[in-house]
Amino acid sequence: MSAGTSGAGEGRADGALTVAIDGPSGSGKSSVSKGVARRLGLAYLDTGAMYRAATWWCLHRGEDLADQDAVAHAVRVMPLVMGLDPSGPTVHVDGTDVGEAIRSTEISTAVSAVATNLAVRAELRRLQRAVIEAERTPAGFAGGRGVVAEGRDITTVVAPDADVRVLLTASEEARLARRSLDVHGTADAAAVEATKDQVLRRDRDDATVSQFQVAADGVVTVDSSDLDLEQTIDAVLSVVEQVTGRVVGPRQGL
Ligand SMILES: Nc1ncnc2c1ncn2[C@@H]1O[C@H](COP(=O)(O)OP(=O)(O)OP(=O)(O)O)[C@@H](O)[C@H]1O
Ligand SMILES: Nc1ccn([C@H]2C[C@H](O)[C@@H](COP(=O)(O)O)O2)c(=O)n1
Repeated sequence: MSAGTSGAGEGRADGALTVAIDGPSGSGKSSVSKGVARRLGLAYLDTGAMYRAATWWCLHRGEDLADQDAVAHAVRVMPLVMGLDPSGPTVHVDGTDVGEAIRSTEISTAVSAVATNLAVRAELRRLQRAVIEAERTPAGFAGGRGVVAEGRDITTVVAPDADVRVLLTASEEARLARRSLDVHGTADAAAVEATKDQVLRRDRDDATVSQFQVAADGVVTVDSSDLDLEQTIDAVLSVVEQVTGRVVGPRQGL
């Protein structure tokens, strides 16, 4: 499998910092990670989007997702390019922009079947580590910016040596309401019920291969249940300040 990266963040961090953020579905990982990356001038890696892209690619090729070997082979030859700009992250597979397609209900429903394939996980982990390592190396060809990487196993398996490791949580009620608003435009009882498969069933399946519900040793938990998005970004930035001793500048019109 091959993978490239493209895109640039806004500015450069003072040194190449790696921030790892994990959490369950709807906890706000993507929104918070993009905000943190923008504030710190870091690249942004959405590892969930890589599993979604792999699912899109397998379905596009007509693979049976239950055929573990066929799926693993397809993922190894997937020409994936991840754009790392936190203000406009992109995902291309074989030249096709799949950024919107991978957010469809079809992909959200199917993705756990691919994400629980251990050979797929090994391949995507390899790619994720390569991106993180490239961004961590200031003298590298692209000039590493540092990176915020988010997913389910970044703090524990992909980058347990990250400078800052955060488990982002939120109550089940808050997560269902957020996802329901995203997908259905409302968080009324029927919409929340229709969202349960995408949030609760998916977390149950994903938790069979990753640990993202309890913080591992050295991982700081941020509970966003009673915070809005900006407050949650500020809470994670406070963790960055505490752990690294860096001073994060004030928000500028974000
Ligand atoms: N306090 C908060 N922190 C983060 N996101 C919030 C918060 N309050 C509301 N949201 C909203 O919740 C929604 C879900 O967030 P997001 O997609 O970032 O979650 P996620 O953890 O990446 O989910 P998934 O793993 O299912 O892709 C977004 O629309 C986001 O703006
Ligand atoms: N590091 C990761 C990232 C994601 N996954 C799985 C779990 C999800 O079902 C799927 C899509 O992620 P999302 O876009 O919802 O964050 O990918 C994983 O297993 N490990």
